[in-house]
Amino acid sequence: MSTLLLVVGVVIGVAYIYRHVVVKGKSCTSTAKLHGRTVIVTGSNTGIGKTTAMDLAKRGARVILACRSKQRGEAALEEIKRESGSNQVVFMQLDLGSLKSVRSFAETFLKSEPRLDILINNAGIYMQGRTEDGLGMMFGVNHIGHFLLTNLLLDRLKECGPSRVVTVSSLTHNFGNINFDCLNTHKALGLGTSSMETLRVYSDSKLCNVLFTHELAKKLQGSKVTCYSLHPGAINSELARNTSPVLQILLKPLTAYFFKNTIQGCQTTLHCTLQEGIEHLSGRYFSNCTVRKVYPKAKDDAAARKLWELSERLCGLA
Ligand SMILES: NC(=O)c1ccc[n+]([C@@H]2O[C@H](COP(=O)([O-])OP(=O)(O)OC[C@H]3O[C@@H](n4cnc5c(N)ncnc54)[C@H](O)[C@@H]3O)[C@@H](O)[C@H]2O)c1
Repeated sequence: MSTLLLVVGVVIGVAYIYRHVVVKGKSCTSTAKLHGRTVIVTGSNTGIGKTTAMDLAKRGARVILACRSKQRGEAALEEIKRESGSNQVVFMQLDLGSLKSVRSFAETFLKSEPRLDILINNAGIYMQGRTEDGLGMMFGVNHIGHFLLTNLLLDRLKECGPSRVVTVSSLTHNFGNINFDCLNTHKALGLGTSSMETLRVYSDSKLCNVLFTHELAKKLQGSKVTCYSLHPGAINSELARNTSPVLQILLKPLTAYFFKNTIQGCQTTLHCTLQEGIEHLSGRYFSNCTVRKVYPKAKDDAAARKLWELSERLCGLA
């Protein structure tokens, strides 16, 4: 009995320390104010995108909420305006799964907003299916949509430098691979695809985020624009909303206790967005507000260049 109590005590102690030390992680320490600066945050109606937008609005930035759903985007707009006390928050519709929508968003933005200081490519999806352009959903939304968006806005970012592009990737990029032979079709997963295959394709798309940032940094050399990719941590968000409902119910108590909340989860994004003195780290990958080493496949120059060229062709930019 006493051994059992000891084991239970140790387990509770370890869980407590894990939650309050490891899960909490580091916080962004920048006190930067952003009055007169304009920021776009994609996917900012929920999750860490919304808390990122909230933080930046409180710092005085003009924040563009680039969201797919008008209804949810406008609800987030009202909440952020109310809580931040800022009237410099704007909703603009953007569906990253549609190249037409990305072009239309960029056109509206460039016509109506004179500045762009920070672009945060935050939106992400963990779901099977195809985009309206016939690409695999995760590849299309997580990588291609952001690739086109960034390229369409790059001149404005350059005009407003020093400016930044921050792309939210994931630790899972370590499990990813880029298969150039069937990037286009193979990644469009249908119903009934195994959980492992879905995770693998999500990881591929997150490796694309890291390689995109690697190549972008090279293209931006000599400009005043820098770029960073990052892992935000494991977050108790809505990302897994399209996975099995049973699994979601079973995992809910664990994710609620052991995963970061969205305020903790947006700290590395804020660090990459705001921290002064990291400009020399352009193109690098961050986690827990710290620059990290990546495996060779995530900084492979040839693969990054090839992915860039393929992405240009898929977006009609080439
Ligand atoms: N949740 C985690 O544990 C975790 C871990 C590592 C990385 N990430 C990454 O963090 C980012 C934010 O995810 P989150 O955890 O806040 O999840 P979330 O699902 O709460 O937020 C994702 C946002 O992306 C938006 N989005 C999805 N498809 C879109 C589309 N086609 N067009 C425009 N917006 C679209 C959603 O509407 C939502 O606002 C994602 O890139 C995700 O891959 C999350």
